[in-house]
Amino acid sequence: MKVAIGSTNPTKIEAVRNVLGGLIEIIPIDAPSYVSEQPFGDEETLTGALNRARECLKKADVQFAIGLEGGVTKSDHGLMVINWGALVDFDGNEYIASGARAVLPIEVEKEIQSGKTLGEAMDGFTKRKGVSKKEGAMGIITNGRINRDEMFAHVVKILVGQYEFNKELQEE
Ligand SMILES: O=P(O)(O)OP(=O)(O)OP(=O)(O)OC[C@H]1O[C@@H](n2cnc3c(O)ncnc32)[C@H](O)[C@@H]1O
Ligand SMILES: [Mg+2]
Repeated sequence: MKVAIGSTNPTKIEAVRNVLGGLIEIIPIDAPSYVSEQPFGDEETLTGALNRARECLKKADVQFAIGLEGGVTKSDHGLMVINWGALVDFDGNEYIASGARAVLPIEVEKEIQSGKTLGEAMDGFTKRKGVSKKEGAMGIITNGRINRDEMFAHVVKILVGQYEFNKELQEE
């Protein structure tokens, strides 16, 4: 069985690999999200995830494709990091799931308000490079208890679980 993941970000590939295991061929595709580089709000972030998954199915002969997208959203408690995922299968069924969310530090919020992406703001905040490809914002603000790949693995489990559940219903 072959599946595609619509990104080459190691945290997203790792999440799919961890959930699906070694027997399945996982094809990373640098799929466009057709949303802003920094998605704002649930709708735009979810749309990015869906677009990535749909694009993968056009490019690769796979059983299903997964799109994962990170974003930020306003809340009464401050700007939050949010995450969405989508799974689109060969038959055209689409499943969606959101991931964990948490309030970002005020310094990071200010940088994003001045036009930076969350990735850039996290690098500035930590004085490091490539946080978005490593533990991610979630890893930094949870003291490493939930890193970005683990957070995405949870989203992938919700997606693949729904796909399996629906397949079983159809086979009954
Ligand atoms: O190669 P892709 O798949 O695009 O990986 P990405 O890290 O850019 O991830 P997204 O496009 O899904 O995220 C949109 C923007 O938000 C940033 N971002 C999202 N979640 C993040 C996180 O947990 N830590 C750091 N940056 C994050 C990211 O760097 C982008 O600028
Ligand atoms: Mg990106």
